[in-house]
Amino acid sequence: MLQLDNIAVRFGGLNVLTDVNFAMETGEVVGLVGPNGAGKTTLFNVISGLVRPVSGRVVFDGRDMLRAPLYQRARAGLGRTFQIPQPMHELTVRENLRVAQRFGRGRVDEARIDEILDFLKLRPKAQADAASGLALSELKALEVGKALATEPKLLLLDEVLAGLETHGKRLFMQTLLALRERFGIGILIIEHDIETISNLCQRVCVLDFGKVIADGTPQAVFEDPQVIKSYTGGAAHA
Ligand SMILES: Nc1ncnc2c1ncn2[C@@H]1O[C@H](COP(=O)(O)OP(=O)(O)OP(=O)(O)O)[C@@H](O)[C@H]1O
Repeated sequence: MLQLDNIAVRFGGLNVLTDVNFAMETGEVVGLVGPNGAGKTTLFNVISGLVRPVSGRVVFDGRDMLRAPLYQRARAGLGRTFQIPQPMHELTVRENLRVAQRFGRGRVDEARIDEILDFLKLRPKAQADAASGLALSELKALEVGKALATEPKLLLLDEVLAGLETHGKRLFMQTLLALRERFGIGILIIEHDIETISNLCQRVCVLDFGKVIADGTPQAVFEDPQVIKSYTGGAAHA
């Protein structure tokens, strides 16, 4: 469904991503992990179209996406959230979903919006103002809802669980697990917490200094000496 070939990104003199090869099948749930600054968000930006790599290919559903603008990628089925929730603050929760839907689908479907509001337990807050009426967990849910409103085939989730306390994190994780069943979509999720990734994902890809250093089952990856070294601060620039 998604294929990245030899992706390279440079910011100034800094090689942020080097020769990244990665592929995902329909419906897979994959974790993207790595130390701070490893290039995880940059990779999301390459997939969603915010960053143009200096070389490499982005293929989604058999289509070369490298030159496609953001809205075309959204309409092809690439949805994403941002690390810091980015609702339109002056709009209500429902209006935020309508705007996202228009961007991603080109039309508004109130029945789908109701379905998303119910699924994310946001229906009681549908008329609430996104700026002042929402708790952090609800802002995170709205961030996921906006991505769902674009009807993605693949959802890129950037640290949606960060900042939530243990109970909130557990509840949100159940929601994410139910996402694939309910909407039949694949998920690529950036998350620092190893336990969360192990519970959520069938597969984990590890980035370190802009390179993929491991890709496999959570158990195999988190036992890999190179991954342990990278997580404990050792150099892994092979
Ligand atoms: N727009 C930019 N201009 C210059 N450098 C950037 C830019 N965006 C990111 N970087 C640098 O690229 C590197 C990778 O950043 P990125 O945000 O992709 O890492 P990350 O793995 O998502 O980190 P974190 O876990 O802290 O969110 C870092 O060194 C960062 O400082």
